[in-house]
Amino acid sequence: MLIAATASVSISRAVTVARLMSLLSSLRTQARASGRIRLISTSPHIINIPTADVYRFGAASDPIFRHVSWTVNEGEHWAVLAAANEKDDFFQMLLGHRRISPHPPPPGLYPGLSKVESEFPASLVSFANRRRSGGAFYDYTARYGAVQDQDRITLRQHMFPETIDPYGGIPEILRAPGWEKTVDVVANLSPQKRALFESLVQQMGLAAFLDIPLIALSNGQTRRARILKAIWGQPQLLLLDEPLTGLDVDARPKLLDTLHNLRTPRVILGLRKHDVVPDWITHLAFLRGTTVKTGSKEEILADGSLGAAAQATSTPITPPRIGEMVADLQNVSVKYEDRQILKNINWQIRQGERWHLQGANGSGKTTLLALLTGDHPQSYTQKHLRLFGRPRPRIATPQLQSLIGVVSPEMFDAFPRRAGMLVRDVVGTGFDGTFVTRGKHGVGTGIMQNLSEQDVEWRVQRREEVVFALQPSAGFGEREFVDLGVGEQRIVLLMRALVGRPQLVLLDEVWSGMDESMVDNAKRYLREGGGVNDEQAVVVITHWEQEVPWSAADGLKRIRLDQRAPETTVQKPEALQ
Ligand SMILES: Nc1ncnc2c1ncn2[C@@H]1O[C@H](COP(=O)(O)OP(=O)(O)OP(=O)(O)O)[C@@H](O)[C@H]1O
Repeated sequence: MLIAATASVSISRAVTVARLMSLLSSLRTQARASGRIRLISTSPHIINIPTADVYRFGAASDPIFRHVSWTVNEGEHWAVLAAANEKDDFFQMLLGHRRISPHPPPPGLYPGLSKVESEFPASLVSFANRRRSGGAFYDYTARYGAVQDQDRITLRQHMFPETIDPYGGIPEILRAPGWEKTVDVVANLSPQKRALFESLVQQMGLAAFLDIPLIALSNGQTRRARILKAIWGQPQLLLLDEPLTGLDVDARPKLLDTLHNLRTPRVILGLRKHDVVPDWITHLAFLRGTTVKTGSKEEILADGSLGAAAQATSTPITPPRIGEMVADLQNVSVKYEDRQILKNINWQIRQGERWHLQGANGSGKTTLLALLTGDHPQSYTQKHLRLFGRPRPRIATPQLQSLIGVVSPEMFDAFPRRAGMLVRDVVGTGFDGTFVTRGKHGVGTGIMQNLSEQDVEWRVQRREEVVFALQPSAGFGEREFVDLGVGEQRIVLLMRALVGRPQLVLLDEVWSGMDESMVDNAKRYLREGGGVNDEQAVVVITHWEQEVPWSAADGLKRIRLDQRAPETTVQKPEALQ
């Protein structure tokens, strides 16, 4: 559904934003005066494509977009509404990675922008299409242990890489408490630059995290840090694809305010078709297949032919039967040196229960899940953490991996992308929770290597069933995992998490990058299509209520981690039902 939203802007925020605006514009004037920015044209167009088709480079192929006719003028605020792979192609076109034919006449695609470094002065930060390649699995659980020296790069150092010794990693001086030298870099900026830095950091809610190792930042904090770094780099055009993904409800309006008020970089947002369109967006590009429709927001939103998908209606279901306890946490706490992350968490999860785990960015949701999966070293030292009826230390990690199905951003990044590994191979690894294909039919060998013929047969059949139920297109099981779009890869990892009917299913930000039809289909499969049954418990983590497949009427329970103070992050769970 396409909805225009009204953002509420507090007076104090408006003042900060106004200050930010004036700082940015005076810095730009200075840069122009110093000759660093050279304007080559006085054209009002930022982007100009009179009429053209767009192709992938390489072998002759059909156009990916036909009859594109698009101009963007200074002062307009644009968003691109599209499925993840279409958005990716569109942004890649703007980065010069797709062929525009005929190429826009001189002075080219960006007539109103200066050419500072290259012909394409745009940069892209994408949260929808962040592909990792490479066949190796990397250990994402490293983050939960003591941070190693080589991982000690802090957010502040990341922002000012000149403080890192290129030959020896981080110089000794930077490891001293206080990180004096890095702090000096900020102190030595011009007053205007320093004020800009501080105001951006404040706006992005990152002030308390500047001197924390990057590896220790939560997902939402990391995403905000990537956007901060991109803005600080001052490209002339910043393409931000699904920037609200993974951000909590407080962070979203702050980020949108910041983006709205930037003069440089100019921002083009990428949104999913069912996302809320910020009220300050003035123009939309709507992509469907090879068609690109551009115009004012009102015009595009009013165009019925664009087929804004109807809201899926949900049929009533019988809430599942509640059974045995699968996880029992009593007074569970996690601390890193002097940082208390979780404190006295009490939570019991039973078969048949459906939970929504809520909490602001950095409140400890991923940390809590890492205790349940046994990935967190502090899972061994809790006084009372029982999983599947046994104390955590008395249950081997491989066994836990076969009893718990997980999809999470960390798992998504870490899963190996081996050439030749097919979708059904990836799904088959879910039975034993491994990352490599094993067993005669690629359905694993069982933890104790004792699968009977019947077990194997059940596994093969179950894999077919899950792939068939969730596949976005026919023949999906035979496609190579590495070649899939991000949303498609995520759906494969969801199939992997569900295939073995594990007693506990953990779904952490599972929908990002997926199309609306894939999300609706998967939600339906989970809620009413037999994707999970009464013997399984499910925990969903998302900042968007509408992304949870179940509602209170279906017996959904909620647990919220409350952040008392941003720097100390003390939480207390609150079972709402
Ligand atoms: N090794 C570490 N050392 C210090 N602090 C850490 C470490 N690992 C995580 N943290 C901190 O723990 C807090 C909780 O992180 P966690 O990833 O669990 O948050 P989250 O609730 O999942 O957030 P998000 O919604 O952004 O995903 C964060 O503030 C993070 O900076």
